[in-house]
Amino acid sequence: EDDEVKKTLIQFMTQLSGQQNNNSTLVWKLESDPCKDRWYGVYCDAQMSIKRLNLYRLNLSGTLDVALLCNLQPLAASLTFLSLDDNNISGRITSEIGNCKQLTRLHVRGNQLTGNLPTSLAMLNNLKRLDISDNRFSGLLPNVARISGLNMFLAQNNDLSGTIPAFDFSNFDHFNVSFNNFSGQIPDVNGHFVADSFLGNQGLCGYPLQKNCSEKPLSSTVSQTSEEKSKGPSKEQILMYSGYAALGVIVILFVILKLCTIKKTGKKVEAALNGDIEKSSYVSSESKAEELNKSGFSVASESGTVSQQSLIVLSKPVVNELKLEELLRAPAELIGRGNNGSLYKVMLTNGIIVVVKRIKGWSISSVDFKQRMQLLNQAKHPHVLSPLAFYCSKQEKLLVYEYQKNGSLFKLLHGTSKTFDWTSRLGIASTIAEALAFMHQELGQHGIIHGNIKSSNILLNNNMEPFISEYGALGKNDQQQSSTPIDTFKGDVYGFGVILLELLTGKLVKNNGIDLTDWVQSVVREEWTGEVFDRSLLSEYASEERMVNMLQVAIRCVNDSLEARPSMNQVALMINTIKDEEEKSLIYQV
Ligand SMILES: Nc1ncnc2c1ncn2[C@@H]1O[C@H](COP(=O)(O)OP(=O)(O)OP(=O)(O)O)[C@@H](O)[C@H]1O
Repeated sequence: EDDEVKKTLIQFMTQLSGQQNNNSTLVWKLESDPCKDRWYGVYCDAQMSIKRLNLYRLNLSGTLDVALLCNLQPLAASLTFLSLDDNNISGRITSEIGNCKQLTRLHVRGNQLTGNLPTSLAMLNNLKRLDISDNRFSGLLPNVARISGLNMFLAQNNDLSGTIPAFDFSNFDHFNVSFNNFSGQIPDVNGHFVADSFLGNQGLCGYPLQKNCSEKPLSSTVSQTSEEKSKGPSKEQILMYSGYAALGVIVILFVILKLCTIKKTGKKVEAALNGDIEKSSYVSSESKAEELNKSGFSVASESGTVSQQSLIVLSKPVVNELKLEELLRAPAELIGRGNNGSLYKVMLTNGIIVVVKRIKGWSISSVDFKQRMQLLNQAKHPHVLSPLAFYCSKQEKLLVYEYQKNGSLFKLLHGTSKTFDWTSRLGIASTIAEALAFMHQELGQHGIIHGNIKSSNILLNNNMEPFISEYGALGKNDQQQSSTPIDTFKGDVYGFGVILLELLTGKLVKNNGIDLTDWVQSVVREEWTGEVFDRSLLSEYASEERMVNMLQVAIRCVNDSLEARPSMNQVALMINTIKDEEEKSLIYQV
């Protein structure tokens, strides 16, 4: 790429990033080439022309300058895809967007963009998918209905007004203008869309909304309602209010019952808000430990008093000189109570937040535990979260990890977050497969496996990069119980296969008693493979061929026969092949 293109891209990115952003993922440098050196988010074709800019979810908080991109001929003539979804970008889409004539997809969802949309937007004749939802756009909608190939238009949650242009809805697979200020009659949807696509627009009427366009204006309805009100509550209102009252009583009874149960089991939880950190103290009923004043959790030594053993710090730069006493005194919040023990989020005095895993019921000797920690610390992989420090006495084992504020893959897949696209899912699968294969290789001879690999143990950092957490922290004797070491490694392969199934289906591992692996295997047996995939993947441009390939890998991983399961190394190779094919297709197909 010529220097001008590079300079423009860097300038575009600098403005998008804003002042505070120093995103380390984006190594866009003048000395390198965006295509040959694969700048993050930049995709090129075989002729080395820039085709796609995918800057989705990168914490960008600056301003958008469309003119920079679309006024530079080489870029304007080649760019077909621009995605800035889910950042915090402000500014406007200015009229220069009309010069980016090759754009087939424009995605700016989930930003702070404002102002009117330029009429030149409707001149983008190649546009197929337009997503401007979850911004603060206002004013009239340009007549994008004139773009004949448009098949997705998402504009929900803005402040747009005026009437809805006469779209030919039969072309559309996605359409949503809900929660704006649109008014007037909805054009004929031809049975393609339901009310959800139009809700939350006060002045909008006609099918599929249940509001007839000949209905009286809102003001007269209001006065009618107030007349009705003066007559006293209706039968329906009385029924509704008594329903609420009954519900209230049930909730109060439930809370009282819950409080009694907590008291009975001897667990006292005092929580007080201090700033935005919840201070809680947890007193273990199992251990006879002395309660430490204000401590987040108590630790017992063999003699029943606070242990003299010290915390062993493994990662100096993050928790340098951290003492057990400081850890115990710090405000703590219980964030999980799993099969392996409890997990606390702890705010240290220097402001660093860590999590502390308190492992229960692990009969490993202190010597073995220490040796295991040292081995884990040596086998460092950039995508495996290794403990920052640990503590070990006969009764207690604590592991300290860095807190990852973006939560887990489980939360991303099954929480309320917005769409999670195929490229990101494939990227996460390949990173985790490689990291797990690396750990198996490094720790194979010592028999240290993960032992509990699942989507809640895959954490995401600020840049949404995945990390395996709690490697080697299995607090049970499962590892010793297995007949051969190979069994246990194949156990991790199974766990990884289930993660692949979650990524492909978007479904929970256990849903209403249905086991995900059983369900997938039965659907595939019936040759309904297409039914398995997450609908949101099918509706984007994701390649079904590569999804099927990944499904085949997943099915091999969850095979009942241990011998039939591949090793993690083989799994990583297979997934990387799929990822390479995906990248090639992005280059050649766009
Ligand atoms: N370092 C961390 N930073 C942020 N969140 C974390 C961290 N470690 C774990 N979590 C999250 O905290 C929650 C509770 O974790 P915990 O390990 O107790 O649960 P679990 O994995 O379901 O249980 P277990 O591992 O005992 O089977 C999970 O949602 C997990 O994703």
